[in-house]
Amino acid sequence: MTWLDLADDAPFDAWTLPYGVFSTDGEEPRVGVAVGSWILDLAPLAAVEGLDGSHLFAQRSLNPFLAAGRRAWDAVRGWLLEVVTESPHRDLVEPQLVPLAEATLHRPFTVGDYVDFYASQTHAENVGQIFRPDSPALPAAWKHLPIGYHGRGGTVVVSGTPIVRPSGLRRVGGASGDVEFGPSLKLDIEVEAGFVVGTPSALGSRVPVSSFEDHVFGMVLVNDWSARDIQAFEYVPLGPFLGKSFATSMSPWVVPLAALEPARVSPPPRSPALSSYLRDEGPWGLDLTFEVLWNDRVVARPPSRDLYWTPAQMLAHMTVNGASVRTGDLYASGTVSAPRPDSGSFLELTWNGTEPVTLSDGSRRSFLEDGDTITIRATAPGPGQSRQRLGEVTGTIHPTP
Ligand SMILES: O=C(O)/C=C/C(=O)CC(=O)CC(=O)O
Ligand SMILES: [Ca+2]
Ligand SMILES: [Mg+2]
Repeated sequence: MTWLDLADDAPFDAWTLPYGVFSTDGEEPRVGVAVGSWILDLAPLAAVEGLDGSHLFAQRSLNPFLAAGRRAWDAVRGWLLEVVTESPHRDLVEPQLVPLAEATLHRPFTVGDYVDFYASQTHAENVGQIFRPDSPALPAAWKHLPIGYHGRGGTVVVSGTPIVRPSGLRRVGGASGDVEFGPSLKLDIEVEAGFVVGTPSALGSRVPVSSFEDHVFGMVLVNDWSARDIQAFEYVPLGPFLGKSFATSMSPWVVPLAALEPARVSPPPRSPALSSYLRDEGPWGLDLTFEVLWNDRVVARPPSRDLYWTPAQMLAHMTVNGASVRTGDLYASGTVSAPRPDSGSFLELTWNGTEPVTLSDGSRRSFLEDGDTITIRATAPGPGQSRQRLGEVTGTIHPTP
């Protein structure tokens, strides 16, 4: 129980306590923690409370705090839970509460490398059927390892950043049609969970599944915008390139892994048996439910609990060859999808545009039009019987210049 007066419809409760970077009029961006409809201004609060390390919060990015490691993350979260639940802290805390509505939210950390996985079997099979109708729905390696590719860290943007429709080469009018250059005609979304690396690893070493919590700080919601026409033409045989690299949006609030403890579930049974470096050590499936709003209509509610691969396996796989990870690296689950209508992409929801959806104004859509706004939200089990909100990531499509 918290002494804060939290509205039922407040963006966050007093458990999730996600970290972000915010500013208010005329002041420098700095680290805050969201609680209810407020932001705790962490540097001054830590200073008046006598907590070590308040300098980690007087920063324009979370990176120094991310680099501080698991013991620091746990100590700060333990203190924050105490601060918001024990009323003697109230007099020190109240002056450091900034209304969320008065703050500008910034990109919470400097993104290093960005890797995108492909962990949903439903998604992989759907895209396989649509893009490769003459081949098996699942690629041969799919159940042996978490398939992924290296994306573009420099174009990961914070929620609210305008998304400019990309241009590129695409084939129009079917398999024998012409190749033309122009604005994408099949601009799409991908609903994903993103994982943020705090503690780096050394080049030449591996991060085993069992060390996931020592390296990963937390989770953001990701929309991996995808231009399906550009992608479908360019991707053979090296994989996604310009069809994906123009922008990836992430939520401004980073949910610490510790807040997701009540959402942990066993992943589905795997067959064939996994190589030893991929075997689970403790359940790291996550029971998240996403919600996709296309303008103001909810069009899908993709659940993540059945993802075949866990974020712990993704990290183990990404480093099994000795590749290192750095503070601020981001890797995403891949599109979280379930059978229609709970698809995590419009490629699947509208079956490559053959079955459009109707929006609340009566208009029909196959892919995104200029001016459309997509908001992805998520919730998960919280402590006790509660359900916690995990924030949102939003973006509006702007026309090609
Ligand atoms: O199967 C393909 O050719 C393409 C798949 C994707 O576009 C999905 C991707 O980026 C990975 C994912 O989000 O699951
Ligand atoms: Ca993706
Ligand atoms: Mg992308």
